[in-house]
Amino acid sequence: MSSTILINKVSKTFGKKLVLNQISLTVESGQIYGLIGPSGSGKTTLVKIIVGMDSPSEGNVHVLNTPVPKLQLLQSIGYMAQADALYTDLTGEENLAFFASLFKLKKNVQKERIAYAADLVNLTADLKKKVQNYSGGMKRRLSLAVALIQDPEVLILDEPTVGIDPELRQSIWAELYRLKNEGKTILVTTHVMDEAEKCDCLAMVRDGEIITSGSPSELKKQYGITSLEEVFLKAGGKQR
Ligand SMILES: Nc1ncnc2c1ncn2[C@@H]1O[C@H](COP(=O)(O)OP(=O)(O)OP(=O)(O)O)[C@@H](O)[C@H]1O
Repeated sequence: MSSTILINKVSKTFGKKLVLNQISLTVESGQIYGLIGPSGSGKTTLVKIIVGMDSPSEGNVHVLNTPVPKLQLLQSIGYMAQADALYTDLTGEENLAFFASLFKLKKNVQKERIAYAADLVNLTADLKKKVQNYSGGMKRRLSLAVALIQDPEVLILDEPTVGIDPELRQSIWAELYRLKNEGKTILVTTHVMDEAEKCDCLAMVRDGEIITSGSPSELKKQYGITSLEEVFLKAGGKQR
């Protein structure tokens, strides 16, 4: 198996509700893979299963050839959840130091990583402030910095740029490309079509099913249209 993320016939039910229905997809090493779909389509549920925070009702997931969940994978996966998981009584720097301390990093490497991650999300000047005084966008940025802190091979980002202004959004995407070129694998969820355009490969999700997948240009070619939004509507059978 050479794929970084392998999802094999994953289904998930909550009570009687089928939230994911037989999802299979493969993310190759070095890809930026986008999961795009409307609110409630099941993206977050799938992401939580990939990182091992939730278990599938059926099917299985492998990350880096290792069946999920596995403790040793934590070092290799950087996860940015949709809800910020931060210590609001601590400063931004203390949060980063705390998460860095969970990983096997030497003290000097920890310091370098904290400086790098804070700079990437443009929070260097705010590191000494308590997180409770951060804006929503600043908390998102800090969450992204936390996901990057241990220099993971795989990044799983659940709507990473929500609430982030366009300029910083661009610089974050530039950094995602740089990380990809270093060989990292990135899975990102979004419901913003212009972000979907930036992915190497996309899976369009609706009602817990992948309605179509491929590169943005393949999808547009396949459906004979020029916008991904139209592809999504056409593939989902909801043309306007
Ligand atoms: N723990 C849970 N218990 C019951 N239902 C849940 C649970 N978690 C998610 N769901 C339901 O599963 C469905 C998919 O939710 P999910 O959060 O995966 O969607 P999403 O595509 O990530 O949406 P969004 O873009 O708004 O985050 C929704 O109908 C949601 O209400």
